[in-house]
Amino acid sequence: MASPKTTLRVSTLSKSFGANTVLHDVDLQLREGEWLGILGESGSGKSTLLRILGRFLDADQGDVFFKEQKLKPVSGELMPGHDAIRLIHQEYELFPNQTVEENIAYSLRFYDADYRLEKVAELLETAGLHYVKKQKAKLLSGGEKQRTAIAKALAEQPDVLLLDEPFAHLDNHNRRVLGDAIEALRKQQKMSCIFVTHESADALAWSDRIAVLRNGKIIQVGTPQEIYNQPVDSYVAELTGDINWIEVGQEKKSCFIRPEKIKPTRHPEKSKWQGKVEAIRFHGNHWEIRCVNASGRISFYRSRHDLEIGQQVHLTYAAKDLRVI
Ligand SMILES: Nc1ncnc2c1ncn2[C@@H]1O[C@H](COP(=O)(O)OP(=O)(O)OP(=O)(O)O)[C@@H](O)[C@H]1O
Repeated sequence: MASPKTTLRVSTLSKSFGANTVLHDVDLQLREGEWLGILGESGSGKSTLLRILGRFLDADQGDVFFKEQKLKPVSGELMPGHDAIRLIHQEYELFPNQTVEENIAYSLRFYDADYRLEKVAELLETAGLHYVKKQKAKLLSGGEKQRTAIAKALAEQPDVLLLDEPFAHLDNHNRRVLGDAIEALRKQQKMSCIFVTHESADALAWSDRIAVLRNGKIIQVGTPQEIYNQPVDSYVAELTGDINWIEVGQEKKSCFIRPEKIKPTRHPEKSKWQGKVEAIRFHGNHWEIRCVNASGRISFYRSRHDLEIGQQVHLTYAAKDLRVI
């Protein structure tokens, strides 16, 4: 099978601000049609990387290739950016006094009126913005602004969309609406996207692949399942979800296991860990049960509340779900 084509590629990219080295030797490839999530904590260099990819900032070392063409440096140019690559900042860049439909139509100003009207209507529909199409951008909610900015960018039909924290500051409902809109727009228009986020749930849900950035270094790239189930180290394991540390075997090897892989059992002979229920927390779609014994603590999830604080429990898990790092 032919390997997928690369849209955007960076090799050995480094960037410092004074003595602060923000990106170290970053290698990354964005495949055609792919959604790549860059997951990292605040200050890990995500926005800096996105600005370099969008041609708003020059790297100190390394190159950016768009469809295997090396991008020219930005410095000294009047117009930063790139025609085929659209970066959407956290601040959205909308015209505040223009309506939603005027903002989107602006990106289509060089097309004839019929096409423009048709395309604006299509984007309003897909991005779920019909009900606010006559609203001035400055009066929109955060989620509506974000969707308008994405629809506006997509009207230009870029090859690559770069999104800086698209889900930041959105409540659960708006996250879902934005996610659905992105998914619908993605189906409609074949393009590649890099989005940065510090929320592992967003990276896991919306990426084809995830690159984990820590202190300016890419420490793992993989599918969401690989990143979640086979993290390269405890940092990635803890960044992407809850974990329990367990010592196993004679040599007390330190392993981790996700809480959803642990179950209580009524059969003591199957028990791999036993202890007392210390806390029960309700999380809406599951209960988190935290247990304690002399050697430590273990948390696991339960769909129903059938255990009591202080109750002795036997816990079991499959050996294949233990991970040694
Ligand atoms: N123009 C600049 N001049 C000096 N330092 C900068 C500049 N831009 C970014 N930095 C520094 O680079 C580091 C990485 O910043 P960056 O914005 O890329 O991180 P981030 O991962 O996007 O963080 P966040 O999630 O908080 O937005 C930070 O220490 C920041 O202070």
